Amino acid sequence: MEATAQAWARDLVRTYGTGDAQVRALDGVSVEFARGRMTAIMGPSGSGKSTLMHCMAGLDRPTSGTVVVDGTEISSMSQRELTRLRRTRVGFVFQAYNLVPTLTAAENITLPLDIARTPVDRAWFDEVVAAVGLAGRLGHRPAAMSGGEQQRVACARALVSRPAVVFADEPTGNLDSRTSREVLTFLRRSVDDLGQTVVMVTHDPRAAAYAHRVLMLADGRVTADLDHPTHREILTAVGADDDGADAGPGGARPASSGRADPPPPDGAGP
Ligand SMILES: Nc1ncnc2c1ncn2[C@@H]1O[C@H](COP(=O)(O)OP(=O)(O)OP(=O)(O)O)[C@@H](O)[C@H]1O
Repeated sequence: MEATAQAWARDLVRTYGTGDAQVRALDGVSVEFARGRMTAIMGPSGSGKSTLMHCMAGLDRPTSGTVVVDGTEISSMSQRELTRLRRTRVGFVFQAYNLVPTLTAAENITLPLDIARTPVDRAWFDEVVAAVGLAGRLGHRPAAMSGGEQQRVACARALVSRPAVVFADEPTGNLDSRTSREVLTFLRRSVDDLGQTVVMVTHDPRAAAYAHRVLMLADGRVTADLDHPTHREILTAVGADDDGADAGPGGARPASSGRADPPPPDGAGP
């Protein structure tokens, strides 16, 4: 599998602190992310989700273990090489959008390429902008856009360099359920239509149900690996399927309840 994975890690350990205060944020994680798939990473607070994503994306260094992105081992890269990797081979979407307020949407989207002095592929830029539905908003600054629009700008920024992997950290954490669906639908379309590889950390089972696969972490270890899970199966895996508790925006709803709520793409949806 590793040979065909877009990114993979083996025996990943990340500790913080020393002695009695030491925390083992990752405790021997081996995982691979297949090309052209969307994977959600879930787990309780403190289970190591962000640490795993940061190690995979070159934002953090593992204490030991191997990380390979797009065929290149990044666990032994210098800071300079990691910076280059983050600018050119990896796309990021953060909960807080992280747009530059003084730049327009178009300028925000091309910023990573501009910093890396990489020419913008205009045809691809247009395709990405059309896919996120931002064609009419390119001259707007972040303050003049809704949260959902800002996050779509952030998605376009992540995709415009054709990265090997897009890492999204709670991308819908600040959004209401309608705009969450817009952003998740776009992230999933970037996989289905544009062939992107997406890894997303989320607490929301409804968001996770947009993924092809859901990894569960607990105490720095992978505890479950679900292939094409339904919303219901995800709820069961996170222990929230009894009465709708902890189901994120909209609450938990049994698949058979018949209540009107657009299902995620792996259900009957788009
Ligand atoms: N820079 C750090 N220094 C010390 N401990 C850290 C640091 N970053 C993370 N940790 C610890 O490592 C463990 C895993 O943290 P991590 O942020 O990866 O969890 P998470 O699953 O992403 O949590 P959350 O859902 O709350 O964001 C936690 O116990 C956390 O306190």
